[in-house]
Amino acid sequence: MAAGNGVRRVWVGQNGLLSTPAVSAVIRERVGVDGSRATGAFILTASHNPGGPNEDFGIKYNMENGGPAPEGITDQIYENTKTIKEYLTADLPDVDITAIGVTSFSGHDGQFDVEVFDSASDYVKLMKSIFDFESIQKLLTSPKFTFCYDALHGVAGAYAKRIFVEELGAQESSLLNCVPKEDFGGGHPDPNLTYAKELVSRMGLGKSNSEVEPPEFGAAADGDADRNMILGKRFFVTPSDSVSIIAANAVEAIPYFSAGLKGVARSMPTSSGLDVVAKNLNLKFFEVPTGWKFFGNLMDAGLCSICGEESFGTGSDHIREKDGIWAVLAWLSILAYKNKENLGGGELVTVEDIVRNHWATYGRHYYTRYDYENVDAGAAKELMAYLVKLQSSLSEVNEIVSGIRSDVSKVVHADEFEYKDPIDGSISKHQGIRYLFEDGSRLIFRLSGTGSEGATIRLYIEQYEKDPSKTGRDSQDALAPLVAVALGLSKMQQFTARSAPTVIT
Ligand SMILES: O=P(O)(O)OC[C@H]1O[C@H](O)[C@H](O)[C@@H](O)[C@@H]1O
Repeated sequence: MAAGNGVRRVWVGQNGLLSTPAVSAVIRERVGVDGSRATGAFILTASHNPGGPNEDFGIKYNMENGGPAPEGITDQIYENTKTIKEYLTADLPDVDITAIGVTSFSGHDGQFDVEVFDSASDYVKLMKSIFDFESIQKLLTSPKFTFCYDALHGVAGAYAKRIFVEELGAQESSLLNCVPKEDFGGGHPDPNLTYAKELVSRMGLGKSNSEVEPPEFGAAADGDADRNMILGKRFFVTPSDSVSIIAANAVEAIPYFSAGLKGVARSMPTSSGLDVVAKNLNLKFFEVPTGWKFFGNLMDAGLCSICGEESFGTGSDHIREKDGIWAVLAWLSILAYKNKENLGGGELVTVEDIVRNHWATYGRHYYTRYDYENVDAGAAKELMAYLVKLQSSLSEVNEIVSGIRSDVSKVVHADEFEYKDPIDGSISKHQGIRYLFEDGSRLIFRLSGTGSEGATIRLYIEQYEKDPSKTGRDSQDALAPLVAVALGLSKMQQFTARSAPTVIT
């Protein structure tokens, strides 16, 4: 970390346990408070998992609103890096990060402070201002309700213990892998069905299910606690459904939203489930490119209260980052609200009930994502170029589609997603290739911006089913025809030499 250049204070989470949502909250609260906006710097814990170009330390968080830096800033920083001739480093004595307090140093630029603070306290305070902790506590301490939280040895563990156990009365045994470890205990801290194996099996979704009755509710976090996965007993909630369900229930179940939602937003590849909720509830709706930074402007302008991404990110305008623990508290609030009469007697309304009722009301968006990781970068580019070229003739596209599956509807529109930010007017091009079908189905192809080796192709497949009698199918079965079309249309195997994706979500 570099000192100098106007940096006067560095905040350090005690023991290095600073989660990404806590960083975002602290920037909004503290950096502004002492008048030194945008001059603060943060030391992050080893639990932060650097993703790729948009997740660089320092760059990501050095924004006044506490959110990820917009493209204009990161482009400018990149340009500046090309002309850097020297940089200064601070040769400071070690600071004890286990003890709360401020240590001051004098450098050649003047005084420089390092403040070690308890970031969990700040964060708990924020969560208490959003949720009704009393009603969540009633749920979590009810003998009818069982709960399990897996931090995958990331930094969320420290926050989970404080919030779920100490504040809300959950049993300590409901915490899984909640001791933060620099190497994540050898695992991969990605909250999905592939990597959160222990939780998945405890929730009765694994291959080797034990005889023990799974908990009613389960959730997992990623390494820096900004993403989440929500599970019910033997039931997976897709991130796209999760944000739709939170948005549909927020006003009733979460005090922070009781005056109504300003609007909702999703990233382009996230399912259109949220669109249907927005339309039904008459809410402003925005579709932005992949990347949380695009939500920030909407929130700063008072246009968006709740947003989410298919990549397991869910959040609100309480901060400018996705927030894994917030999402769990949002779900617990909904469960507490739906069960407020049932905790004494009566049948518990489960996670699965909530999701199925949501589908019955709004229809279901069957959804799956295929990831092809570490594909030859040249081949991936060629596949994308081929798909763009193909878009110029919809009749050719439809000929190919009906040749693969005659039971799939017609492509009515195809394009490369482009976004004009309604606030600052900036334009983001080449944000993914879309094929939109007459019945509302979508096929989307994107190159990942965070993959570390070669290229990662992401294929998102979605189909809308309005008929309540048909919303209960297995999602891979329901999507099989569209999957066949996607693979055939893109010549996936020909371009990538892969007969199967690396990960299916
Ligand atoms: O580009 P991808 O690999 O699909 O990753 C997309 C994700 O990248 C980062 O993690 C951003 O913080 C997320 O907001 C975004 O959804």
